Amino acid sequence: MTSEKFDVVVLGGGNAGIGVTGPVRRAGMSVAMIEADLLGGTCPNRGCTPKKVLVAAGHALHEIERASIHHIAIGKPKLDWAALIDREKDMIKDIPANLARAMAKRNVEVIKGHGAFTGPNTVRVGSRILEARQIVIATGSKPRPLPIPGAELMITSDEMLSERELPASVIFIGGGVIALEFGHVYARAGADVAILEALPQLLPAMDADAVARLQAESERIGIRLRTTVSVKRIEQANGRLRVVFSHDGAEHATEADRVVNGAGRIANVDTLDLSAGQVEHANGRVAIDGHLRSTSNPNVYVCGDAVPTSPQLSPIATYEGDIVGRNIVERAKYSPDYASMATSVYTVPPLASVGLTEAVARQKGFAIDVHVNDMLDWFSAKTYAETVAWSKVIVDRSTDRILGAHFVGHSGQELVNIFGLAMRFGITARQIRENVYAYPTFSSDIKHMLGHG
Ligand SMILES: Cc1cc2nc3c(=O)[nH]c(=O)nc-3n(C[C@H](O)[C@H](O)[C@H](O)COP(=O)(O)OP(=O)(O)OC[C@H]3O[C@@H](n4cnc5c(N)ncnc54)[C@H](O)[C@@H]3O)c2cc1C
Ligand SMILES: NC(=O)c1ccc[n+]([C@@H]2O[C@H](COP(=O)([O-])OP(=O)(O)OC[C@H]3O[C@@H](n4cnc5c(N)ncnc54)[C@H](O)[C@@H]3O)[C@@H](O)[C@H]2O)c1
Repeated sequence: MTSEKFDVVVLGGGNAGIGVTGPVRRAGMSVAMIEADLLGGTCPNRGCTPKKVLVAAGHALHEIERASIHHIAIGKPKLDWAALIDREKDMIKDIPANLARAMAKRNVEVIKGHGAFTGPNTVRVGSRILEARQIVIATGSKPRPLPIPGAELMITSDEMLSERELPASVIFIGGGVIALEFGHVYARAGADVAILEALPQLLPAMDADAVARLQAESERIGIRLRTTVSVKRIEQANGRLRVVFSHDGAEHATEADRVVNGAGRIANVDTLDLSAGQVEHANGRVAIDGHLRSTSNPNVYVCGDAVPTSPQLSPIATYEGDIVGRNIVERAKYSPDYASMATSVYTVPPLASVGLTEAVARQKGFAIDVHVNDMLDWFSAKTYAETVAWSKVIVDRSTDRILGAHFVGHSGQELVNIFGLAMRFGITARQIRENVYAYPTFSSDIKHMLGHG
């Protein structure tokens, strides 16, 4: 069989894969992108974008809940879940076709199908063999399989974004981002929600004090939370599902209509025949160097959720894709820097975070000033009748640089980007305080969040 030759073949057409195409096409390289499913991948089709449509409805319910504080009389709201899912699907339906047009304009050949290595420089897709000087693995992630009896009874975020009937009750296994985001929407929509987390803290990578605030708010809206649990099995129980788990040395069981896998996502690389590509890997993790390049095959790069060591976030996938593209053009010159990458957990209200947690800053031995503010009594929080308004900003005492910033409520999902910008470009705490902010805005509270230096 004769092979078709390209400079670059990209496996996967999500944020990461698309991110690769910019630099390599600008350099005039020929590019084929193999996509097994919907162009755009997880974020626009099954992740960030459709999820945010549901979160926006949760936000509206939260506003309605507090309407009486503004002296607005309102009846009990009724959410038409099927119509909300239809709205969500309608909002995203054109994205793959729009991206196909964008890729065509960029002269990227998009090939539909599942790609896998057949050699160190070759990939098979359907009956075609593509030979490339560089191959990029941008195949994303998939839910972590749980090795427990009854695991096949769980649904994933894909189903939660598609089922037109709101379940009366849901149990999330894992207390991470997916459980909290969907849990908040479901609880506000009237479902009974329980979250079972294996570790002592929900959202284990986040600042412990911020998580405690979010935990209190989650419990306030009726979510039942258990940490330090060991889930033993899932079984059918009179048309419902029962989750059996141990906690504090005793066995417990809880039942619901749906059980959701919220136990993390793993790199989606197990069907790529990595060995044929001479790509070193172990336990589903591709071994990479600091330039996102395979340690065993210098013609293979990895980016996005398929990278086993970086946060699985959409802007990071795009950023890594761009770095890989530039490394292909300029020969392994660039390395990612994740220090100032902001992220937000879109609960209602959200938890937003950038940089180090206080615990990690202390572990690393920084001399720090920690500015913690419960802002519920501040004018801005009272104006909007916030239910939680909290911030923690960590400043390096020796340089006056921001090391980390964490928020719950108070438009933290927007403020966090200001702190990310400051971290990236070395803007000091004093300079942030000295800036003049539009008033009254949540941003104008930033200078007070930083103390008065
Ligand atoms: C429910 C949910 C909500 C999320 N919300 C957010 C959020 O609010 N903010 C945020 O920053 N991040 C969010 N994320 C994470 C974000 O979606 C991912 O980090 C991002 O989409 C990863 O991009 P990627 O290109 O690496 O992978 P993907 O977007 O998953 O793309 C990989 C592509 O590769 C294709 N593919 C896989 N194997 C093959 C193969 N062998 N051959 C050909 N094609 C293949 C897949 O079909 C897929 O289209 C969310 C994720 C989920 C699941
Ligand atoms: N807003 C966002 O940026 C956003 C939203 C959704 C998803 N995502 C991305 O998608 C990825 C997957 O989300 P997720 O929430 O599934 O993962 P996660 O990594 O956020 O959380 C998984 C949680 O499950 C726990 N866990 C693992 N195994 C368990 C078990 N057997 N029993 C009980 N608990 C267990 C972990 O300790 C962890 O707290 C995340 O890495 C996240 O980056 C991002």
